[in-house]
Amino acid sequence: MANAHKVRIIARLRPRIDGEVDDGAIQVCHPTDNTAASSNSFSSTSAAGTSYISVPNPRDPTEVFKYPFSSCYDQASTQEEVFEQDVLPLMDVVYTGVTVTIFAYGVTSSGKTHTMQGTKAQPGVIPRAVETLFNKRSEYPQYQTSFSVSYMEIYKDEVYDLLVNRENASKLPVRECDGMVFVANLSSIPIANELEFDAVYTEATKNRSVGATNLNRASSRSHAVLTIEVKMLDPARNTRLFKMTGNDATRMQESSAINKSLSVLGKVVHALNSGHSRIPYRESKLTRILQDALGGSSLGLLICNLAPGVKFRTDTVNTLKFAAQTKKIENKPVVNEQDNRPVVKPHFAALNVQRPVQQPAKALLLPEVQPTAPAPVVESLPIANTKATRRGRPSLVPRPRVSRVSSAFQPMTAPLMQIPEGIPTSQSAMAFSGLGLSEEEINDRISKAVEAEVARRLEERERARIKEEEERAAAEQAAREASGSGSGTPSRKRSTRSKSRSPRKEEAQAQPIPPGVLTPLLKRHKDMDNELQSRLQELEKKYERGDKEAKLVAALSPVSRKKTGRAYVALARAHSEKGDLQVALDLYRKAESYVPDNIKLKERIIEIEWAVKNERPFVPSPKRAKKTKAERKQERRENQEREQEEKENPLSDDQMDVDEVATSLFQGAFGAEITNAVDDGSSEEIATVPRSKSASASPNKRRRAEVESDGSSEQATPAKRAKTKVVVYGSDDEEPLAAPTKKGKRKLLA
Ligand SMILES: Nc1ncnc2c1ncn2[C@@H]1O[C@H](COP(=O)(O)OP(=O)(O)OP(=O)(O)O)[C@@H](O)[C@H]1O
Repeated sequence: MANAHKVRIIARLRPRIDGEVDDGAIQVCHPTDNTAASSNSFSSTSAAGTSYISVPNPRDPTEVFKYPFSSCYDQASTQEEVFEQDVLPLMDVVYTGVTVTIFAYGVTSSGKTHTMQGTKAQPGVIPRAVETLFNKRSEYPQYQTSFSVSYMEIYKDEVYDLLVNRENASKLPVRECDGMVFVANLSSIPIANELEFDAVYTEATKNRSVGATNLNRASSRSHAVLTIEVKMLDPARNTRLFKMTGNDATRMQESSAINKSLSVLGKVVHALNSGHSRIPYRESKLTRILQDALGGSSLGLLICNLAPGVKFRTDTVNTLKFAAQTKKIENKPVVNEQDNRPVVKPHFAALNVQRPVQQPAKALLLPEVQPTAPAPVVESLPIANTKATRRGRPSLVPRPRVSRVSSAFQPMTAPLMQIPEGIPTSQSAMAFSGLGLSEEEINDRISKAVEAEVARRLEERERARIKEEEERAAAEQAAREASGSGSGTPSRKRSTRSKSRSPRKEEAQAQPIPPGVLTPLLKRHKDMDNELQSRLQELEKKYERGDKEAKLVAALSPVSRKKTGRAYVALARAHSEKGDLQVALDLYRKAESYVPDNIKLKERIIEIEWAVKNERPFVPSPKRAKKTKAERKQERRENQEREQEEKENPLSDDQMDVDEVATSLFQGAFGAEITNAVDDGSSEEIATVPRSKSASASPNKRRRAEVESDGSSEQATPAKRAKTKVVVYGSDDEEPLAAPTKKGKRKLLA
């Protein structure tokens, strides 16, 4: 197969069809006849000489052109003769792994379809070739042979897949990889026998004709390329042969000039024959696709179909000229063998090369059969399902035998990681090469990080637990202390008893205890236990409430906390004034959770706690006398100034005094002003008394302002007034205000 082969050119003259005048202008001549022409003789190259086609010169009828060919088939030739004589030998070539390309070339209605496809009664080259290929399979039992088919149409220099519905067919790109040309995304359907092929081919042919009608195409201006791929896997040698046989049913309408593809085909042939360095394959899709068949590594057979009659004389001469040129093309066929033996394939990342941005066409990414894997099995699929099995594949040109992309190179989504030097090149390590670490190092780091995080969380949890325990212990201690010696004593007593039990124990063991002696002790012990139990439960509830409260507090903004605290203070004061000290105490405590930094509030709580504990009445802060109209006016003015100052110098929580609490009490937190919340019949009112200027001003300024504002007041000295601003929680140094005037509003003093 290493020998150079020329494209074998044969010619076939079709018989006259109905309506045609057979004037004998074009004749097939065999030298053995010693006649100029014989329209009824069989074709062939005789021993006496080469058969030729005789065509009278259109310009000079007296002159005759003779075109010799390897085989000349006259009008009486049969399909079988053509196949047996010129196609069948190529089938054996296919089984040696060489690509074979068979062209049919000619003007419209010259008999290309008849020769290649034929009819049911007279099957042409294609069905006969397929049948032969399937039959020959048994002659090569050492191979596991599979077949697949693809079919494309080139129309107006665009490629369409004939194996997909014409409606969905899109233009297919022609691509090149390592010098090999292929049609990307072209479907390929596996076929198991001739019947399956017939079904696929018939359907595809319909597609073509239907498509041509729908798209208003002229079938004579299109080219059809059918490819039958034969894969032969040699399990023993683990090699695979790629063999293809193709049919290029080119159609020429009136002249090659009309059809760009054929025109370029002629140029390609001319360039090849002239030995030009540049062959214009790329000027048309047809020549690109057939690049390998034209001067490539395949074997070629060109069938020139000729129509009889003087009417076709010019076209026939053009066809024959083209054929005569093509004859000179030399192909160097090669066996498309692929070595499937195991190859140590490094991981892609280990190659340390940049992955190409554009992936090779799908067809070139067919995974190779691995040595351990079973050979590919071509299943016999019903035609109805064939569309599901379609996949992209190269065109009839052989697939490249070099630089094949293995399955390891199948599309990857992750970008290539460059491998730093010095890093182990194991496959697993390479996956982490982007970090510059080996897999073990990465795993180690991850483990350490996880461990550290777990340890951190455990530690955090333990701290929280200890804190909780401490708080609980402190609370219990506080509860014991709050409940007086009664509660604290038992444990101490118990402890004492426990300590002093040992000597007694010995005594008890020595002397039996008289009956009834322990009864009161046990009863007392039980009472104490019950009391302790109930207190503990109470404490738990309290802390549960406290916990909820704490969560609520945490959820509020500082402003909201302050407002809520003020609201609780106001309510607490109301209850305090009613004498409901326990409720007031609870409310003050609630207020404290919202404004924990307010010292005055803490003092107030302690005072009330003491009062409750000692069942003593709680004396609320003295009430301020109501102000006169002028005083109120003055106060309003001061209030405005204060607000202005407050805006400029906002108070901290520590600065909040009772006035603030009272002011925000109902307006801020509850959105309403509560008046006479505790209407005890006195002239006092719970009202939104504006905070005095002193409340927000700096100490000196505050005092000065109070002196000024209260200077006319008959109720208190400036100093006293100042104190009233800050002693609202009943601090010990508070001095009572003078009796309220009739319409005076009272400040919210607890
Ligand atoms: N060798 C032959 N024997 C008998 N009839 C033939 C032969 N060759 C062609 N014909 C008939 O001639 C007619 C035209 O042939 P065919 O359709 O194959 O031409 P074609 O080159 O494929 O035309 P087109 O390019 O327009 O598709 C058909 O009716 C076909 O049956």
